[in-house]
Amino acid sequence: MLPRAGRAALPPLLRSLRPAAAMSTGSFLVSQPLNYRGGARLQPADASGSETAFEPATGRVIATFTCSGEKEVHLAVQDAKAAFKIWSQKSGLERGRILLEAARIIRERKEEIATLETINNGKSILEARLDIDTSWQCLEYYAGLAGSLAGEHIQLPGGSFGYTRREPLGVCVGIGAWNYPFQIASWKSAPALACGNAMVFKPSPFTPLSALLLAEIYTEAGAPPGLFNVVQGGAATGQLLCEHRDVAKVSFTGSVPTGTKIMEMSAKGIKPVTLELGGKSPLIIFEDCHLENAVKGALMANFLTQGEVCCNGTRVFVQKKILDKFTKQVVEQTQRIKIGDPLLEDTRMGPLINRPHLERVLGFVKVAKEQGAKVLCGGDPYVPEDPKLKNGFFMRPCVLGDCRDDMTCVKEEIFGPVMSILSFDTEAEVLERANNTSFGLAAGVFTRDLQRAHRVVAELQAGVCYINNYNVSPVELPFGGYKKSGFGRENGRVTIEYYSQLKTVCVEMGDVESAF
Ligand SMILES: NC(=O)C1=CN([C@@H]2O[C@H](COP(=O)(O)OP(=O)(O)OC[C@H]3O[C@@H](n4cnc5c(N)ncnc54)[C@H](O)[C@@H]3O)[C@@H](O)[C@H]2O)C=CC1
Ligand SMILES: C[N+](C)(C)CCCC(=O)O
Repeated sequence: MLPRAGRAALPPLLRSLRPAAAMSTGSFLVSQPLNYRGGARLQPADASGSETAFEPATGRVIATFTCSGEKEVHLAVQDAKAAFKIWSQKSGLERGRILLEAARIIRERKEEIATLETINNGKSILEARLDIDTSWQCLEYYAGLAGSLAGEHIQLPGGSFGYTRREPLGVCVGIGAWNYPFQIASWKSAPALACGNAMVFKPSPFTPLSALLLAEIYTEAGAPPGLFNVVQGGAATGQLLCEHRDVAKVSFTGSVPTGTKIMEMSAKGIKPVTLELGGKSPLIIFEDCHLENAVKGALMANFLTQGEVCCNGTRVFVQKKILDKFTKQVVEQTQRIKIGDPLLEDTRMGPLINRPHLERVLGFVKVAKEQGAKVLCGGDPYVPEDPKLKNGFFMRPCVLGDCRDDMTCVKEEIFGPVMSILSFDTEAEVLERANNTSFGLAAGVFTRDLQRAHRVVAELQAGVCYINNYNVSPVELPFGGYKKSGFGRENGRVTIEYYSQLKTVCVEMGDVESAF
């Protein structure tokens, strides 16, 4: 199962575990410290409570860990500050070389990282591998940009001139959600480090593990100790990080209510902030679409990572003429999704993140039924045959028909495998309904009409729009929201601007003309 044989080949986090037992469903346990500071794993210097992490497929506790208190947060920020001094003096090319080496190590260890991600998050191993791919691709992309970060030279009268320098911000904080743990840590750290910053990253307490592998990989690749640190904990630890006076910027992925708090804290310190928040994105299927692709697109838009994806297109608007045909095919394909042990190669859907979240998602289906939606398939708990999975947090993916715009399932983010199908008549009507939400993360359109496709996306109030596909994420393209889905971007060239600041230098070549 492991691509490289023997204990020595394992990354340090897993080295003290027996490989075969370590990497299979139902046996993985972590007892090592989960903080990473100054280039090493360690126990936090102080505590603000403790947390437990689960293996969602079995419901077992796989790690119990201490949440970092004020002292530990301060130490991590100080270590990052020390590393920043060294790192920010390096040329972009030198930084890029280390990021490229880290990308290479991630590729080499892809199977181990993906396996750990699957055990802790529950997503299928097939999907976890794709997440690890977009992670090393992100490091490679910013490694490539690092060498060409530059300012401008501007000629002024009398031989005087000015120039601009693109400078790093300092110590940046990354705070992550639990749905794409390794990918979020990579998407935040790669542009931050490429620009010359250091980072303190706090994963979600539900998925504390894989960010440590990234930390160890950066160190192995040659990053100075303290350049990328991991502190564990929940809201209290996150708050200490955001409020720390030596933190220059916060990049957050998570819910709208927490995003609001992060912005308030950042406002107090006048710190720039990137917010990647939730969504309730529309997917519009016109009658002239390539039906087979539209059906595949709807599944991609709803069921990746058990539907726990911020940019999912959960409001599926289908033009009346093809509603029945489309719905029938979507339901057939949804019923075929293989649910089970996420580490098995043929599994396509694993368990949800934890029991309370599963109950919450099932609650949305119940309310949808009460409000008149028709459950066309799924929406109930699922118990796999394998006895070791009997306490896992599984449910069958759900398609809801007869939905109306005023239903809770159409208005609120469910963050689970629940697709709501709505019908529409005209382009103008569907555009108005699609935009009638306070979210604005993503949107999609399926049509063969080239002009309509571009006309519609130009009107859609969303930061990321897909034409004839959904939920692909090339790292070359910026990702981020409109409206309450947040602001700032991840990936793409533009993200450099969110992790750097511009210094203007004005140079006088003549005498000072004084007004006095
Ligand atoms: N736009 C995007 O890229 C993404 C958005 N999300 C959104 O995230 C939500 C699900 O993720 P959750 O982890 O449940 O979100 P959450 O908002 O509860 O937590 C996110 C992170 O913030 C931390 N946190 C919580 N309270 C805090 C506080 N007061 N100060 C500082 N940090 C705090 C948590 O410990 C966690 O690390 C969904 O709404 C989803 O749409 C999730 C993934 C991607
Ligand atoms: C990779 N992708 C596009 C499916 C999701 C990325 C955003 C998230 O973290 O939810």
